[in-house]
Amino acid sequence: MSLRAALRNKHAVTGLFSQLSSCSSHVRVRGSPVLVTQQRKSSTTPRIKVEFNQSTGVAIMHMQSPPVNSLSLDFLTEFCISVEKLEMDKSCRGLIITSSQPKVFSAGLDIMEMYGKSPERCGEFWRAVQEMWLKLYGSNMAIIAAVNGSSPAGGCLIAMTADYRIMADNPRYSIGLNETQLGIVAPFWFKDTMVNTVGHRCSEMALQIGLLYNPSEALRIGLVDQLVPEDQVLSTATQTMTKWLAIPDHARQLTKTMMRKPTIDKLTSSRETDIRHFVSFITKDSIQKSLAMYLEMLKKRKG
Ligand SMILES: CCC/C=C/C(=O)SCCNC(=O)CCNC(=O)[C@H](O)C(C)(C)COP(=O)([O-])OP(=O)([O-])OC[C@H]1O[C@@H](n2cnc3c(N)ncnc32)[C@H](O)[C@@H]1OP(=O)([O-])[O-]
Repeated sequence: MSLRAALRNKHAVTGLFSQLSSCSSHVRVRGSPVLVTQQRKSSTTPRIKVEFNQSTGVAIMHMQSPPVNSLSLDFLTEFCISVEKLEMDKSCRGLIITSSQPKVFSAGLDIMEMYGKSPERCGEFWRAVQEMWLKLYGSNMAIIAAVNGSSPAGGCLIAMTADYRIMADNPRYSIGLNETQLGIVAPFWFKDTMVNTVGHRCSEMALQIGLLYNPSEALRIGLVDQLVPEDQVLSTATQTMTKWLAIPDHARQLTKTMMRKPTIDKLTSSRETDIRHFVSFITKDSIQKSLAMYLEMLKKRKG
C-alpha cells in the first residue's frame, strides 16, 4: 500500500508505521541530553526530521522541505506519519514543531497542489490536509510551535494547532490566514481554529481581508503567545515545554480534549462533504484563474 493510499485509511496508517520507519528520519536519544544526528540511507531527503530525546520525553520536529516548507501531498503524508508515530509512543509527551528553512516556518498549502489538478487528486490532497489538522489539533502531546519565520495560511494553521506559540521577533516575518488574498476561502475548521485562538471579532476581520500580522501585532491579538530573538526561539520552546510537562498528563490531556473536541467533531462528522465542497470550489475556472494570478504575483515579487 502506498503512503498516500495509507492516508485514506487511518487504521491502515496505524498498522503501517512499523514498516514505514524510514519515511521520516527519527533520531532517538536514550538517557542523554546530547542529540545525535543520523543520516538516512535513502536517496530521497526526508521533508521532516524528528529528534526525540527520551530522557525528557520531548520530540522536536523540523520541517525541512525547501524552499518554503509548502504543504504538498508528499509533505503532508510524511508529516502525518511522523506525528502518528510520536503519538503512539507513550514515552513522547511533548512535541516542538519548527522549521529548518531560513526565514520561513511554512508557506502554507502548496499552491501547485490546487492548480491544474484533477478533481480526484484535489480530493486526495484535501483529505491529507484534514488528516494533518485532525492529528495535530487532537493530539494528546503538549505541542509548542517554534515559529522561526513567516507563517501564512496553512503555516499559520499548523501554529494554531499548537498549545503554545513562540515567534521570532523579526518585523519581516508575518503570520495569519491570508486565503482571501489568493481568491480562495479558508474552510470552517481553519476559521474555527482561529476563532478558538483569537476570538470571533479578530477572526471575522482578519479572515475577510486575509490579514497577515507582523510578530508584534500577532502578539497583541493573541495569535502568538511570546516573542523572542530569532536565535532563542527553539531554546525558549524547550524551556517552556518543561513547564507544560510539569502538569500531570491525564489532567492536561482531559482539559485539552474538553476544549477542542466540539471543534474536532464538527469536521470528523462532515469530512466527505468538506472534501466534495473543496473539490468543487477549487476546480472552478474562476478560482483557477485567481490562483494563476497569485502564482504570477509571487514570481514577479521574487524578480
Ligand atoms: C482553501 C484552501 C486553504 C488554503 C490554505 C493555504 O495555505 S493557501 C497557501 C497560501 N500561502 C501563501 O500565500 C504564501 C505565499 N508565499 C509567500 O508569501 C512567500 O513565499 C514567503 C513569505 C512564505 C517566503 O518568502 P521568500 O521570499 O522566502 O520566498 P519566495 O516568495 O521567493 O518563494 C520561493 C519559491 O517558493 C514558491 N512558493 C512560495 N509559497 C508557495 C506555496 N504556498 N506553494 C507553492 N509554492 C510556493 C515561490 O513561488 C517561489 O518559487 P520559485 O519562483 O523559486 O519557483
